[in-house]
Amino acid sequence: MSWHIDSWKDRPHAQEIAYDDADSVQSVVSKLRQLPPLVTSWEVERLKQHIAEAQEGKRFLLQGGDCAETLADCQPGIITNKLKILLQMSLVLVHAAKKPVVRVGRLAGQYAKPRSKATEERDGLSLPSYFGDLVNRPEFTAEARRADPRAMLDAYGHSALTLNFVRSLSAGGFADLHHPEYWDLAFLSRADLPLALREEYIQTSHRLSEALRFMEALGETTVDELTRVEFFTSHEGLNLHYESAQTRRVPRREGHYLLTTHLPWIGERTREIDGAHVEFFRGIQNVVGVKLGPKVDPKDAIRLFSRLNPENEAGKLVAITRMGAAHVQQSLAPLVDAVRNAGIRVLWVCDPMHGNTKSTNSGLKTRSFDDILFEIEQSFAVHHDSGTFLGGVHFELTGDDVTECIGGGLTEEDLDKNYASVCDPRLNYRQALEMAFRVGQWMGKRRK
Ligand SMILES: O=C[C@H](O)[C@H](O)COP(=O)(O)O
Ligand SMILES: C=C(OP(=O)(O)O)C(=O)O
Ligand SMILES: [Mn+2]
Repeated sequence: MSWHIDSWKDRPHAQEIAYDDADSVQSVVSKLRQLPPLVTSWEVERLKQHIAEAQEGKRFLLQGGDCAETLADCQPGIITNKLKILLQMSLVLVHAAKKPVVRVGRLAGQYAKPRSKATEERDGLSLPSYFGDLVNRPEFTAEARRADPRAMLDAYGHSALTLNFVRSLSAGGFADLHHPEYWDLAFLSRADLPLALREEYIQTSHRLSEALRFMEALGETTVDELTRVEFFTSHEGLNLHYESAQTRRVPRREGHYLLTTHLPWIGERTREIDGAHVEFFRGIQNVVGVKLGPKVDPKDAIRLFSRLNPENEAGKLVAITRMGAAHVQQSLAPLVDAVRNAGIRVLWVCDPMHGNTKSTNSGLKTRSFDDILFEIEQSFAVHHDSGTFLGGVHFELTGDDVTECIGGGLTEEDLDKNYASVCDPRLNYRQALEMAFRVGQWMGKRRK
């Protein structure tokens, strides 16, 4: 069946947004079609090339950022901190993996959220759930929860502002972040860290410092290279009105490019083979991510990958598994085996967050640092046993000092101190940096 920019509209649409004003949606979409793209096709192709190399084991992917970005958090300090933690984690992973790391933020557009329930009840009142700032607002009022088409323009604008700042920082303003002596390594003084582990971290950060200083000492051109950092963006392509409005042909290239982001992904809740999202994403040239949870039938995954990438093009697909610490062994192995046997090219990435969400007695969503780490370690092991390899990790994190996940220095009692997420719990700066060190340590051990 032939694909066109609106062919998704004829398909069953999971998580469909209940807009009550079709004319207003149409006028926003028309406006978005005229506005400049947020990213370019050559950046999209460059990322595809990087992902193709990652599929050959030559690069490792680090993807991370908020569960739900908000317009209110479009602030220089918050954005810088997010970039800083991603960059620092990537350096730890470069050191551990001994290969370049592709850095992809969940940012500059991660504004749409699928939800478990379409409505939320409070004190007998039922309102639509909050679906992210691209759709409605988190306050619990009928007005705030109405799906507002104009939110797409606000989100587009804030994505552009974020991206503009990210591009400037990446182009040179980040030089001193390369120096681990400026990192906040306060987690190293935690009493519950075994001494040997602490020493290993300190040594790693010294080695990193030395390596970076050595590269700088090599001369001006390398300094220049070193201060320029390559970042790509990603978000869940949930709102197809928005995504299709920024999808277009570009001169001298084949096909359509989605230009709101470099790497859109299809969520666990919207990956029905005959559904609207798969229909839309099969028609674009970008690298596409697909989330896969513990209930996935390997045969369905193969059908899905073939639909999205019928030519088995290199660099096209990123399979982001999010099984949960309790299920990873049993659910990941058959999936990986089936995809490998079918000869399908994907980059395997572990999202150790979404299968590990729990609620506290007081109703806060949280995740345990140990579960997150365990799922990554198990994923490395499953891939190793299957003769494939884990090519990346995907985190919900922030560069700020929030208290949303337990472990890595925080207990359940700490969660109230600064629980700031509007959706899922994120690793904070220290937890994220420690996670990178732990993952790096695991990589080092496996290599030996
Ligand atoms: O980020 C993922 C989903 O949007 C999120 O986990 C859904 O959360 P909910 O179960 O509170 O709706
Ligand atoms: C919605 C998300 O994940 P999943 O689709 O895996 O549940 C997410 O990444 O925030
Ligand atoms: Mn999430």
